[in-house]
Amino acid sequence: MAMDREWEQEQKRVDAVVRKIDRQIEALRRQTEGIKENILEISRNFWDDVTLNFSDPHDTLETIASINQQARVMAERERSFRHARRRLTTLVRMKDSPYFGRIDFVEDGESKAEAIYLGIATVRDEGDELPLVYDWRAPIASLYYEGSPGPVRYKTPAGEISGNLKRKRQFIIRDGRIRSMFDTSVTIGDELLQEVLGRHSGTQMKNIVATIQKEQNRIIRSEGKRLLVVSGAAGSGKTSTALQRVAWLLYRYRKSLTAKQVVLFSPNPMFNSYVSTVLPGLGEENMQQTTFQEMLEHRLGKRFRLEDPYDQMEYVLQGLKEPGYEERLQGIRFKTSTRFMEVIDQYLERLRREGLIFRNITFNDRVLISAEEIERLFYALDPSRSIPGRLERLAEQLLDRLDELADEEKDRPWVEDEIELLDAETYQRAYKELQRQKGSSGNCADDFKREREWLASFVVKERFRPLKRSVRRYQFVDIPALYRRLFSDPDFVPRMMPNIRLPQGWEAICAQTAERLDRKELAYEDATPFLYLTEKIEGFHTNPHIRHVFVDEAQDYSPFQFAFLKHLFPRASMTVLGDFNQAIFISAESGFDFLTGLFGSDETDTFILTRSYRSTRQIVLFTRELIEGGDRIEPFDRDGPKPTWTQVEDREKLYEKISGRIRSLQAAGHRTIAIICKSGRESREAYEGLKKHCPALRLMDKETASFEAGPLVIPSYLAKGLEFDAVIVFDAQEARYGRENERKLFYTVCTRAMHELHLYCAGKATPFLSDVSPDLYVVES
Ligand SMILES: Nc1ncnc2c1ncn2[C@@H]1O[C@H](COP(=O)(O)OP(=O)(O)OP(=O)(O)O)[C@@H](O)[C@H]1O
Repeated sequence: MAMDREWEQEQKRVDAVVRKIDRQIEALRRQTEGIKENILEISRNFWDDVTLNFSDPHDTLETIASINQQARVMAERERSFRHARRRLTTLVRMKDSPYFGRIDFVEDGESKAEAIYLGIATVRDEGDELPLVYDWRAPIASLYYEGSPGPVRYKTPAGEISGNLKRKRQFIIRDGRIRSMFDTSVTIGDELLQEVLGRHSGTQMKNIVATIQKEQNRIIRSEGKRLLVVSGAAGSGKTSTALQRVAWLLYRYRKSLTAKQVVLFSPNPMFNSYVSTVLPGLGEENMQQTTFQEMLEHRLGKRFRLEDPYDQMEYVLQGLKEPGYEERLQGIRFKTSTRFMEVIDQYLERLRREGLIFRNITFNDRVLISAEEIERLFYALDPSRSIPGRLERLAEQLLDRLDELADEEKDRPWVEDEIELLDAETYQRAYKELQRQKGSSGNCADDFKREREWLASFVVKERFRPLKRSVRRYQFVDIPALYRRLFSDPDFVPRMMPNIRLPQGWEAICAQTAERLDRKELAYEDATPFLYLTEKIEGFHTNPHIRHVFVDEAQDYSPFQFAFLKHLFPRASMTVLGDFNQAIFISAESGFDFLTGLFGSDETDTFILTRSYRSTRQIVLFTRELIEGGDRIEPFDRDGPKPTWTQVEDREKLYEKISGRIRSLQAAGHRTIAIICKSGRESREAYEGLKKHCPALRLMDKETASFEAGPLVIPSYLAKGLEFDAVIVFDAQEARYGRENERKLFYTVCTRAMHELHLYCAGKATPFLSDVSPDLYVVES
């Protein structure tokens, strides 16, 4: 009875808040309309409001200043428009569900408890001191996520506040009606989590603000250290936590941090699109999103055919029988380690004194400045200066030298030939220029000679332009040859570093690498070291603008890549999230310990998440037996059917069985159904075989930018970080998932399932299945 009355009162409050939100929406709509009109008006009258006057330098400067001023006004208006529109979207969302939690808190020294309601953003009523709804990121909201009724304290930027927590209440409000309401004591109620996790998955990730768990909250609000390392089980909410943390940082540092200063490195473009709606859904602008590969491509340009990580992965998965396979794997391990970074650093140290390789600067098949001459000039410069510093100076000298050479070039016969070929417009320009000079000097002697001179310098200047551009870009330094030298002679590295521990098969690794470089190909494992060498020689193109870097699926990054990211973003803090049980790329490391070396232990905080939220208890119990130490993973208590295992005799039967399963999964209401294959090649085969039974099927490959609901075939490495209502493992046979390094891949694949997991096999079963107790899955025929 008492609860009924409370429910009624709470509903009344919801109604009142919704009415106020409604009024604010109306006001904001009018305001955005006004701003929009204003922007249109400014753009219509843009050129009327500036006076264009370029008659003398002073007027030109004034004109530019006035254009800039107008552009600034416009940019400012557009900013407020975007801001108002974001707020409007948030309010519309809050009208439907204004808040999800309430805490009653008596601050020490006060006598009355304050009821604090929490939602995705703050809502204030004019004149009232306390907000009607507090933003979930406000310091006091920590009590909701972490506190238990009784004495509590929470941190604010101004210091700690203590008091007594009287109550913690959760709501599910939809369409402005309270659907459920319950008081919780310690954790954020399992009821709500059950409800949220039991839903069918979508094609976009959802925010978790209403149900953030205590251990996740600590990560989200962690402050003070340069590096935060989160290692967590599959489905423990690492990505979710990372995204809520971005939102929290943007709130906490709203005066100094913008979304453009935060970058998230994701495993692939599809994952980028999967997570891209979380922040806008919380009323924040999205952070920058990229992949490591995108960054490499941007920086390395078109110098090489760059292998991408998926092709490397395909090779690792499929190339077993190819000659040199083991050596390539050894090479990958070595080149991705910081040991190899030390080799390059040592090499750079040597290059400061000797050995930089230069290219001739040639013109019309003639050497204008020889590589030897350039080398002599370089090493004649002050040796205490850095390589990039000396190169900058050298480039200036070379440009001056080219100017001199251009002057000498004017009398060569080719210049005469090219003058003959010039178009009428150029002759006209030469004529005008001479007229102008005549006007100022009054001297008209020997017009013909002067015109010829003007045209000759014009021709030479034009032809020297690309040459000068290449000098400005330091193309006279032969970086590919410098990198190649590390592998040209297998004794080169050990001679330089006698104590170095080289991988087995070093000679073969050297031969493979040199050969590949000669084909103008850069293997994925060579790309970061090559870029590092380039940047160290040419000067590091750092990005000091970025203040926070997030790296998700961090187990797939090498120590070398992390060290590179640190160089690239010198002013950024980092949040790194990963799970070594899902490490699907070849790496020298088996844990995140090496990361401590990045900023030192004083600047590093480590968190571990062991509770898995994505999958049903039955799926977690099954998957955790596939890996060592899996018993530390705690399933969230949500029930579903046990995973199934179906053995079939051949491929045809496999297609038939799987398509039958797809149909029954669809009939059960599952929206996202993934048939996960090991490689891209296998995915294409599976797609071809299944398509005739299941026309709605879609094939995902590395070019696919996003996915839609429905059944889809996807290779294991693209399914990283994603989740599906149901997962069908295409062919779990020993030939695919048999070697130890395939165990983690198999685990990753199986842990993508939220509600149902079905494994099929058309051959000898994967040995990993024998690690799982038979009572944890059902064998079907
Ligand atoms: N506190 C929470 N409340 C509600 N849902 C949650 C919570 N934490 C995690 N989840 C859900 O669990 C699922 C897994 O989360 P997420 O993808 O962030 O995990 P992950 O650790 O990054 O997984 P993986 O490493 O396997 O890719 C998602 O559906 C997410 O919404």
